[in-house]
Parts: sequence; structure tokens; C-alpha cells
Amino acid sequence: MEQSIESYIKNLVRDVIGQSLGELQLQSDRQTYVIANWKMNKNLNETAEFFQKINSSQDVSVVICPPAQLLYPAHLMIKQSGKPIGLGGQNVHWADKGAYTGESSGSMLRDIGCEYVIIGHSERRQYSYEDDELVNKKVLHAIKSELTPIICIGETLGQKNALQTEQVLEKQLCGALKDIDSSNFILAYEPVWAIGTGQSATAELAGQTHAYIRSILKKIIGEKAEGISILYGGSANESNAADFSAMPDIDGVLVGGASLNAQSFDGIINVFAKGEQNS
Ligand SMILES: O=C(CO)COP(=O)(O)O
Repeated sequence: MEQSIESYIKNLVRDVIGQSLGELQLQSDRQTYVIANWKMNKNLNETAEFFQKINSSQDVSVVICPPAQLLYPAHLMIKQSGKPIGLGGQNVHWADKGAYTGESSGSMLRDIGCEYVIIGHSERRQYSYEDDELVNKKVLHAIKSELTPIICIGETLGQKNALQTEQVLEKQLCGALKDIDSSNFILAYEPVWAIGTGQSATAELAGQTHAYIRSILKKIIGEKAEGISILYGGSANESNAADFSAMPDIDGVLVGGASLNAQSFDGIINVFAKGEQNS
């Protein structure tokens, strides 16, 4: 049978650049994020000061993840500012409600204005002994609660030196995404050795690792993997943001230390916004 012009073009695109038109479409739909993880920092006054100073951008999605106690005031401050800024929690429990002292459920986070939640951060894996199974329960709960999970994965220095990076990332990714039938999530590659050390991964290494993560993701969720944003985290700042932004598989950054200062966080937002305008 003769090929239609449409399928001829699709096949030609696939042959020439190795991707289907569907994949290309998903790739171009990919959202760029600049996300602040304040960890256990800032009080109420400092939070108000930050939201007065911070600018936002129409070109990238800006999300702030303050400590739990500051979420609701931050929600009100964002609303009052009229700036397009999203709000995220740094942790969530896996149950809807019950006798879990000190915990918060997804619906509680939604109720106070959150749309996102960080899950599986290496500091929670290290200090609160969260494993892949627990991360998966939290991801399932977040999705059920209509929150977008920002799922963190990353290898330690020991694992990197033992050449286990790919193995570790595949295990964490498959573990976190077990039984997930939604593509409403964000991934963050945060090499543990780069977090808070001032020694970020080079953009080249991060770019290669993101491409590897996407290839694993493709095995798990198929073509939809092209539409998933993968952020880099680990000593990202104003000076190295442009290098990360130039990498095709890096769709934004998850920023710790450099997100605490409104001016330097603004600098990072501007770099990614400019990257979007030029793409
Ligand atoms: O852990 C991080 C973000 O979640 C990264 O922290 P730093 O940017 O301080 O290295």
C-alpha cells in the first residue's frame, strides 16, 4: 500500500533525527521549572521580605517550598503579591488522615495552597531513613491528592566512585514510580555529593545523566517520558545556571542555598527565562 504524505514525513523525521513527531511534540511541551527548597530556613519576617523582593517570570514556572510552618502565610503572601509563583511542601505523609503525630497529608497541603510537594529528598532518605518503598507510597498519595510530586533521586559520592550511579538511579526511579499510572510528576536529579558543597556537577555530566534518566523513564512510562521535566539540583546558583539551562535534557533547577536570597534566586529565574525566550 502507498504511504500517505503524513506517514512519509513522520517516518522521514524518525529516520533523520531518531525521534517520532509525538516525542518531539512532548519534548517541546516540556515545562521549565525554577524551584526553591528552603529546607529548615527562614522565619515569618524573612519570608515576607523574600516575597516582596522576588520577581517572577511568565517564561518559567517558579515554585517556592518553604518549611511546613510557613506554607500558609507564604500562600497568603503570594496571593497578595499577584505574582505567578507556585507553592510546594517539602514532605508529605502517605495516609489520608489518622494517628500520625507531626505529619501532614496531601489534602492538608492542598487545603493551604500547595500544588507541589518534594518527595525522596536525600536529606530525608539520610536523616529520616526514607527508602524507595516509602517514597513510592508518598508519590502515590501525592498524585491521589492532586499534588505534583517533585521526586528526588541521586547517588552518594561513594556510589559515584564505585561507578554505581546508573544502577542507583534506575533502582530509585523504578522504586519511586512503581504502580504509578500518571505522568503528573517532576523528577529532580540531585547528586548527593553536590548538595550544599559548592561543588555542582558539571553541566556536561548532569546533561548526560539526565539523558540516561530519561532513557530509563522511557522504559517505565514509554513515549510520555519526553514530556516529563527533569531538574538538576546540587549547588546550582546564578553563575552556573546558564550552563545547565543550555543542556537539552535539563528542564530547570531545584535550588537550596542560592534560593534563600531573593536577588540570587531572581538571577537564576532570569537565566532560565532567557533560555526559554531564545529556544
Ligand atoms: O538539596 C538541594 C535542593 O533540594 C540542593 O541544595 P543546594 O542548592 O544548597 O546544594
